[in-house]
Amino acid sequence: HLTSPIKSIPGPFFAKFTNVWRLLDALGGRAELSHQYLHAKYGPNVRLGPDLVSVSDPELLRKIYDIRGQFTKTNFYKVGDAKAGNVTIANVFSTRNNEDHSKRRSLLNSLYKIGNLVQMETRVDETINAFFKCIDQQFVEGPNSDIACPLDEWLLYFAWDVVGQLTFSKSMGFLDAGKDHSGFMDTSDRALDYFCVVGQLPALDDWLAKNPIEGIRKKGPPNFDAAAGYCLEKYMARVQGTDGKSVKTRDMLDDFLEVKSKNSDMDDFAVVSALLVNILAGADTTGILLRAIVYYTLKNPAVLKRLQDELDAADLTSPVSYSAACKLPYLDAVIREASRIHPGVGLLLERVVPEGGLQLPGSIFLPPGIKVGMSAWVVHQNKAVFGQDAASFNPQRWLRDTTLETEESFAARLANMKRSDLTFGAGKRSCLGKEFTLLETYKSMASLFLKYDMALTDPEKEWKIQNSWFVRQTGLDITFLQRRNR
Ligand code: HEM
Repeated sequence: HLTSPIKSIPGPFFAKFTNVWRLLDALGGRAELSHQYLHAKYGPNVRLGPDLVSVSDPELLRKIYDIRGQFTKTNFYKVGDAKAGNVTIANVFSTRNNEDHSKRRSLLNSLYKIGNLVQMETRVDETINAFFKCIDQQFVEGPNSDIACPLDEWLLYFAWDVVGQLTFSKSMGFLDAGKDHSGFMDTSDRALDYFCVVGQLPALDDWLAKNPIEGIRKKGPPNFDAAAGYCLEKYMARVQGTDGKSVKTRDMLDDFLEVKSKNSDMDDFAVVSALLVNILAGADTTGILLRAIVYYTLKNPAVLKRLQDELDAADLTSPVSYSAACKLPYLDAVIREASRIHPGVGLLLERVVPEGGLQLPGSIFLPPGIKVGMSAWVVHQNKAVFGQDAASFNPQRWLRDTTLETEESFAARLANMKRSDLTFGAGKRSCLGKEFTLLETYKSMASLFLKYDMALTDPEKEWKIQNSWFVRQTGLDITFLQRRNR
């Protein structure tokens, strides 16, 4: 510590000497709160490990997460690699190599653009209808209609089923079953618990998940073998024509196969890996955003009223189309605000400082090789950017205050907030699936609030949060009522 080039940066005492401090912090399950607390105490630069600095100045965001990817991902991400036999296999999310990343991402990029995804919109409609049917039968009309709906679970079933529909033209069957029928959700949670904690000391992963001795590996941490097997099965069935899908409708597996037919870099393995990324990165994250929207809206009756007034005035039918939903300014503000106050990813997005180093405010210099990162949970609390009430849920901040703001001053304030939004990461490694999530979020939330009156069963009760990289919530108990005339 005494000779470290970052010894002047403040932080918890033990963090200066060992990464065990942050491993224990992650293990506690609320690291996002520790990060907020430490930045409030020490200022914009906090040392979280012998060679790791957390920074919070939004001005640094475009520099660290630039479009060329000069700050490469740290070894934290190698825990996200898979191991098959003795080979370690990276994916588009976990790869640390800039060229390898460009190659992988360029094969996939255009498939995740909204223009491609809206062509599959009817699949999302089908899933919304299936979701509402379950809600109606179990929580609105049936003999159990007076029991509370654990909506945290149902929103997750919905999000997983949408991923199945868009990826394979087939729901994953969670809504039908009304439970985690395959254990996928539980495995995904356990694997993320592991990723989040062991990622703080990635060398541990070499002894656990990546141990050369297969016996140890097998007994080791939860892995995605079952989900990978599922994707492989779907892939084989499609290629062999036994999955019963009509050729007329298109899905992302068709897209991946088309890329494969034109590009030798997209081999069988890359197709299965792309399918797996959809399942693992696309369902939990969206479920978390949907929960945050419902929870914060119901906690704030004035927001709920204004949202439903907007929906009622818009002459919509359920399921609401994407093109209609994304034209609703208040819905847009609610979605942005929910993702600002509860970002789905709750740790630093760690990067390695490249050659040339990084100059921080306060004449601090980070030399090449030091790890640096920002957390959305910290950046989104910046009062200079988001306002003095940054700690509260207030969708209005995303709209113009016509009594106080000119068009120009609002445009500047809005652009500044958007520039400082780290919900989906930023730059070259920003989220591949952002538009995938937005398609399903705008549609489902517009449809849900249009169709139902909902209330938190116990309005005083807080939900429970577990930060395992994804910041998942439980305890969203809802009482449902059908809205009149809907
Ligand atoms: C609310 C929903 C979502 C949130 C909040 C979210 C958040 C993020 C964030 C913060 C990153 C950057 C991670 C980093 O820099 O370490 C990221 C990357 C990524 N996300 Fe998402 N994500 C969401 C939905 C999705 C969906 C639906 C998919 C796919 C179907 C997806 C696939 C990916 C992939 C592949 C990457 C890695 C991109 C790269 O390194 O080039 N995400 N996401």
